[in-house]
Amino acid sequence: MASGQIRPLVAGNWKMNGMKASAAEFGKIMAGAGDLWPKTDLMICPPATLAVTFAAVAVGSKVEIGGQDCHAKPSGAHTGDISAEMLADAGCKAVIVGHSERRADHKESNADVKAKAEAAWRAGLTAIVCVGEQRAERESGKTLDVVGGQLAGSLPDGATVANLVVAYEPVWAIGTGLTPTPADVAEVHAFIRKTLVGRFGAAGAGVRILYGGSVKPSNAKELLTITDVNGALVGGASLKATDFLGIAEVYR
Ligand SMILES: O=C(CO)COP(=O)(O)O
Repeated sequence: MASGQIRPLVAGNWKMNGMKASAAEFGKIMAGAGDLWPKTDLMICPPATLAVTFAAVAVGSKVEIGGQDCHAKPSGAHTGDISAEMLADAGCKAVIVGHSERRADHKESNADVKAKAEAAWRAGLTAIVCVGEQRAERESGKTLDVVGGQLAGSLPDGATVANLVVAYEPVWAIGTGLTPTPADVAEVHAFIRKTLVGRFGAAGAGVRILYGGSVKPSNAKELLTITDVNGALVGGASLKATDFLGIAEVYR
C-alpha cells in the first residue's frame, strides 16, 4: 500500500446534518465496518446533538465517534460551546479542529486552532487539525506557503503525537465536486509529512495525513492510495452509509 505501515483512517464529518432518524444510517455504517477493520479505522463526527447517543450505541463496534469542534477551555461561561472534556465524557475519541468552515465562519485563527488542538490532547482526544488553501491561493502558487503557515501556527505543542491527525482539505474542493490532481495531492501531502517530521522528529512519520474535499466512491482509489495519504475526511458522502463504506473499501 502506498501509505506504508500507517493504518488508514476514514472519517466522516457530518457537519450540520443529521437528526435522531439518522441513527438508522449510522447503524448501517457500524454494520459494514466490521468487514473493513482492522485494515481501516472508521470514524463518524456527527453533530453534538447526536454524539452522545451514537457513542453509546457504537461501544463494541468498529466505528469511533468524534466531535466537529471544541472550546479551548475545559469549562466556563461560554454559551453554546462544548469543551474537549465534554466530548470525551460523551464517548468521543477525537475532535476536528480548524475546519475551514470554522476558520471562515467563526474567524478562527491559527492560534485559536492550536489552543483547541491542545485542549483535545489535554482531554485525551485525538486532534484532527485541518489545513488547506483557498482557490486564489492555489492559482497564485501559494499553496505550500499557506499550508506551511497553517501548520506552523495550528499544530499543538507537546508530546502526544500519537493523538494527532492532519487533514489536508483544499477549501475550493469542499462540497464542489472539484478535486486537486493526484500530483497536487501528492505534493502537498509530502510537504505536510516533511513538516511533521521536522516538527516532531521520527514520531511525525507516523502521523496520519487525511485528504478531504469531494471524496466519493468513484474517486477514492485515485485520491486515497497516493503516498502519504493515510485516509480521508469525508463530508457529503459520509451521510450515506453505502458511499462512506464504498470510500473505505479502497483500503480493504
Ligand atoms: O469538508 C469536508 C470534510 O471535512 C469535505 O466535504 P465534502 O466531502 O462534502 O467535499
